[in-house]
Amino acid sequence: MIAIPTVTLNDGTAFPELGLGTYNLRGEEGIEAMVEAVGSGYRLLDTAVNYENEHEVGEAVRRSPVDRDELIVTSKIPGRHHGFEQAIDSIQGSLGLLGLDRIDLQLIHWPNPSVGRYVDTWRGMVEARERGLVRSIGVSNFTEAMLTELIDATGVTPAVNQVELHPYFPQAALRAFHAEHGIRTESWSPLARRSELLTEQLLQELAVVHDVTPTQIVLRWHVQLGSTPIPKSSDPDRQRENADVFGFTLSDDHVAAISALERGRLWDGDPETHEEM
Ligand SMILES: NC(=O)C1=CN([C@@H]2O[C@H](COP(=O)(O)OP(=O)(O)OC[C@H]3O[C@@H](n4cnc5c(N)ncnc54)[C@H](OP(=O)(O)O)[C@@H]3O)[C@@H](O)[C@H]2O)C=CC1
Ligand SMILES: O=C(O)C(=O)[C@@H](O)[C@H](O)C(=O)CO
Repeated sequence: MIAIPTVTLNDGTAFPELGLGTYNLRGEEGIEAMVEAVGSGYRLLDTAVNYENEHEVGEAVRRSPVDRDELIVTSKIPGRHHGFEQAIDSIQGSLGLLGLDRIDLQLIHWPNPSVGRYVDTWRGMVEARERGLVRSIGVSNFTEAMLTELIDATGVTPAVNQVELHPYFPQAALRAFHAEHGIRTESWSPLARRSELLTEQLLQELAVVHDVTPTQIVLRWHVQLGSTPIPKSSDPDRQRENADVFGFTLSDDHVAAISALERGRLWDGDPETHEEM
């Protein structure tokens, strides 16, 4: 089993340096894939109301070979559930679908700025944490200005901001802001969804140098940036490959060279304009 190290979030809880994305892992096959991942050493499972697989994630937790308290289950509040009471109701709904009595990390999925309710949603999440429904609270797809607004309005700093992050979009400025405020960065689509990224010559060459795969080079880069990647894989061998990135180290120059592959966002997901309900 691979031992995935943890870091400490700003609320004192331990958080894995790598986790499993579960978007599109559904049904019995999805459950089996998640149970395999936990068996290989994954402790962080990332879901959302909008993935329509919270039941499967909860079932994987129940079937997995480790104690419930070793696992970090993340869910996310969708845009249509923004608002103080709506956020609490959304969390109750997720708990029901998961069949769990606590969500370990609850995020706001997208800020949806034109709706104008992410601060109220955040207040609802603070209340849900006080009621013991969730343990840690954070956000996803928030900009520096939106994070500042939340902190100034409530005095509560998100523990995590989960954002698009991969070598084509390294998010240097946002990561620096996170570091300054004690917010853990989490990388979604960390492999750039298996786009041509994995065939980049630099990654191929570094893979030879370290006797690993280009995918492992990319995931090690995330780890060394101080961001938790959540690669999704339905395949147990690829899950193990993805988690096995704690036995080698990239030089600072190589980390910088990978970051220099930057192109920008790949999927038009600018949180100022992209909204999801
Ligand atoms: N907060 C947000 O707004 C968002 C959050 N997310 C989260 O991030 C997670 C990960 O992002 P996702 O978009 O899934 O993209 P990823 O970058 O994780 O790429 C997933 C793709 O890569 C393939 N893959 C995985 N491992 C390997 C490997 N070792 N070699 C070759 N191919 C591989 C997978 O195929 P296979 O399964 O066949 O291995 C799948 O096609 C999501 O599942 C979700 O939990 C994603 C988007 C937005
Ligand atoms: O996977 C997620 O969490 C999302 O937010 C997706 O909707 C993602 O933005 C996407 O797949 C867009 O095409």
